[in-house]
Amino acid sequence: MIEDRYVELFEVVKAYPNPFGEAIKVVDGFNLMVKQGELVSVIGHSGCGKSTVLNMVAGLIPITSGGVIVAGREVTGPGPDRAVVFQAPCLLPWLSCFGNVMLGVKQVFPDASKAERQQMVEYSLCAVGLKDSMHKYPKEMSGGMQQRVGIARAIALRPKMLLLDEPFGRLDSLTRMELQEVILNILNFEKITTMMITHDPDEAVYMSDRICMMTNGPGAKVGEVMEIDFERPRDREEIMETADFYEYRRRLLQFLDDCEKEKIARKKAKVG
Ligand SMILES: Nc1ncnc2c1ncn2[C@@H]1O[C@H](COP(=O)(O)OP(=O)(O)OP(=O)(O)O)[C@@H](O)[C@H]1O
Repeated sequence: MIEDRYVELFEVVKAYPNPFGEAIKVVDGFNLMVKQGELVSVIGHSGCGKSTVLNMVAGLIPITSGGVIVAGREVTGPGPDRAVVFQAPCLLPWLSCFGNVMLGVKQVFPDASKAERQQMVEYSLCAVGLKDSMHKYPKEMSGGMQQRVGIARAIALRPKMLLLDEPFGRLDSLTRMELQEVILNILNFEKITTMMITHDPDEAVYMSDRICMMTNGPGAKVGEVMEIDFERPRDREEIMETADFYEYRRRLLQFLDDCEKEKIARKKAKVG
């Protein structure tokens, strides 16, 4: 069924040249399927290749071999069907929140009427809780508010897929939790298929339908995929009181710890 393999990464390889001109496979044989409407987190040690995978799905970097299919179409470059939210939203300082979101909407929906475009922008800014701040400029907003604009800018394009590259990485823990709720509320409503990179095991367990654990690079691939069996919508406090939450967390931390040990053993073998 197309819904079960809405996003498909098959035998994906990404190689970069090292200083000696040799091709080093950072990611090697990455296979993953994502169901329509599912939120899959990708977790792994720093430098293993998480952003590389996400950027290949986004079409921002070429795939060395293998392929990525989103909603039945092979990814050959960037497109509005895949909206990306990075750690920093990089808003244009001379435009208001409204203007920043409108910029993409104008490009993606050139045939929509002015009123329709305005409605799209207002809808997405309301969805991220910026109803009363639409006409503020980036310099008048906190980092959390700016990131809300970044999320609004992405969902305003009505993407088939949302790609989140550590979207809360620069935020304090309270703002981080607020924005997790913003994303979850949107996804409960819109059911956008989502891939999210995170370093935070609690965030991964709380937010995901499945967690894809990546092995160390070079030659990183999918190590384990863990299903998170909590119903949606989720209640953070309720979930955190369950034994399952701690078991999922333990398995994640165990995986990361095993990777760390493997990394140290690899280094020792190289030196020895
Ligand atoms: N343009 C490039 N040229 C050469 N090597 C690169 C390039 N981009 C990334 N790399 C290497 O690919 C590897 C994976 O990088 P990537 O940023 O995907 O890892 P990551 O898991 O997202 O890291 P982090 O968690 O620290 O953000 C790293 O060793 C990095 O140095």
